[in-house]
Amino acid sequence: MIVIEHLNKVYRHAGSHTMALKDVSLTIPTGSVFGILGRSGAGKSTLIRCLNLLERPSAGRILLDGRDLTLLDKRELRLQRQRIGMIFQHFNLLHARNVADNVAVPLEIIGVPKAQRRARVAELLELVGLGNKADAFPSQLSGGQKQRVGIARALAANPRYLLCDEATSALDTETTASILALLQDINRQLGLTIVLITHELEVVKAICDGAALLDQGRVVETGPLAELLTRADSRLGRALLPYCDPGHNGEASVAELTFWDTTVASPVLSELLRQSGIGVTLLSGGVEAVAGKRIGRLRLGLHSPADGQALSDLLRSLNERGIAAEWV
Ligand SMILES: Nc1ncnc2c1ncn2[C@@H]1O[C@H](COP(=O)(O)OP(=O)(O)OP(=O)(O)O)[C@@H](O)[C@H]1O
Repeated sequence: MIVIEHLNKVYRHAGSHTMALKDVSLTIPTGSVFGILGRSGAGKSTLIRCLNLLERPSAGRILLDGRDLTLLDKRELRLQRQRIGMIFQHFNLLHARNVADNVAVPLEIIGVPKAQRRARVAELLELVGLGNKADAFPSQLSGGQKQRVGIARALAANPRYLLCDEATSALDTETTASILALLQDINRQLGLTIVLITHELEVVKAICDGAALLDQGRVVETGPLAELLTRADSRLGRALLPYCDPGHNGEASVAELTFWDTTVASPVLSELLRQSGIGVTLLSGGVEAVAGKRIGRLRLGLHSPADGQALSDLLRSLNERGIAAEWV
């Protein structure tokens, strides 16, 4: 688990200063794929670089499985850094070295003997789908293939954490999808915790199970996606799901329903509506894939033949049975 506590980062230069991170606190659960979203200049790169102390925070703590990285001496920090792999937007490959030799770099640094290195590199190239490219040079590869080399290199020393700095921002949509699928596979197969920073909502939507939104160096909100999506006041939740047309249509009582599993929600909804005798007008809605699940949001006009109490009871029953429902 990564726990970030009250992190500040101030860049000082030529008599002025920039507060890049302001009192950032976050928890990133072990085994999760966690997205950090924000606009350009929000502090995303600074934050991810602080996570392996490529950038030293000005204040605050970074606990990696309970150990505060900011307190470690050089040797201990080097050991902890082996537990953290990193991939970059522009891949950062060595152009004079072929693919296999690029992947071998971290193994050389930690002194793995040549024969073992070769076997590990072959295994990693298979894992990322580049088994036949060991002798190619970076200039002979597509962007997606270069990022696969970056991923293989990041995994070489068997890290438990993988930091991804805008890893798909230089790639087209199709290649982005294949790299995200690879990251998801790695998360599931190897149990790696993945932290990715991105300005693309689609990336979070595709693979993250938790996220944080950064704005001007501050965390605006953070949490599991399941929670953010069902919170009416969540900016991320609003952005991740299709916008529901407010189209009131003159309805007196309009409710918004959000649910994670359409196959479970449909029978619950129809049963409760039938029992209550409440009439429904479907105003707007949609079903979208988020983190591999199908999540739906509906706006309904509700008409009770009796009194308002029946409507309130219906909303309470929906919430009790896992459909987040509220008046809008
Ligand atoms: N080395 C540096 N020296 C001085 N200021 C910096 C430095 N790096 C970043 N900053 C400033 O810190 C703030 C946050 O920058 P950062 O690169 O972390 O944001 P970002 O969200 O990653 O943006 P982008 O998506 O454009 O990369 C910005 O105002 C930036 O100008």
